[in-house]
Amino acid sequence: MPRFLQGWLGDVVRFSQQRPEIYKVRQRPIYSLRQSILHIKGHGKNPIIAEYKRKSPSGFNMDRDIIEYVKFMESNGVAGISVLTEEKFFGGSYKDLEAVTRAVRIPVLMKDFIVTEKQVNSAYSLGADVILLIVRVLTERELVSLYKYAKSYHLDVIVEVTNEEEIEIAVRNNFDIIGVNSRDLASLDLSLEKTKRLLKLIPSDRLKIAESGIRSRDDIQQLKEAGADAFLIGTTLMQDPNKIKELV
Ligand SMILES: O=P(O)(O)OC[C@@H](O)[C@@H](O)c1c[nH]c2ccccc12
Repeated sequence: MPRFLQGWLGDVVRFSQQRPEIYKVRQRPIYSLRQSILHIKGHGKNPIIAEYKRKSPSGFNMDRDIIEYVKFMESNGVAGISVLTEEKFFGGSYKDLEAVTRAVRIPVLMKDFIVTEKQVNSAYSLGADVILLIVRVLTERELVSLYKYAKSYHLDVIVEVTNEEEIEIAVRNNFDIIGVNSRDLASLDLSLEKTKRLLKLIPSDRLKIAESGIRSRDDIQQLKEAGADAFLIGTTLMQDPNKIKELV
């Protein structure tokens, strides 16, 4: 049973537990997010994961052609695409994910509140290459179990943290890709300063992804200096996709 959660987080987890499973024979090879990030970094560019989302509990609301957006991002050399598939609070869908995995040949992250193996099965079936496991909503036992289950499909897993205690859990379980979310999912508070501090607590042998609130090249530069290897950006790029040209 996931952690006891109140408010919208509790709702989204209960909703996710009921999510119907998609079972299809996967048609798509698996693209490695780790390799994509290291390749782009090796060429002196910023590895950016461009996110497609229609809305969020923090008040974001926007619609734009999903395939046009992801193809534009792919053509501008992003390391990967993140697709919100959570329906209730983010306006996402599995249909969006499948359309994107059919359209691009770079790593695709299924961005959702994964709390069941059914959701991992759906991610794999729909062609996703990466899933997100959020420490804030899972017990440590569930986290380890779902991580191993996803790795059995050879998927990459981003384990998301927002404080020191959660970093401790991620580090001691040897999770290899750690995302630091500048937005606290419970309070919705946003702080890049907190993220810069947290990034320094993560060992350099882990791949580190800074998530949320990134608006400029300067934000990227400061997060990079704090140890981030890659940058997950949604709002800034959904509002103005051309910004990718100055950020990548
Ligand atoms: O729109 P922003 O501030 O660039 O944030 C993108 C992404 O980091 C954010 O949507 C996110 C990070 N972790 C999540 C977990 C669930 C849902 C959403 C998220």
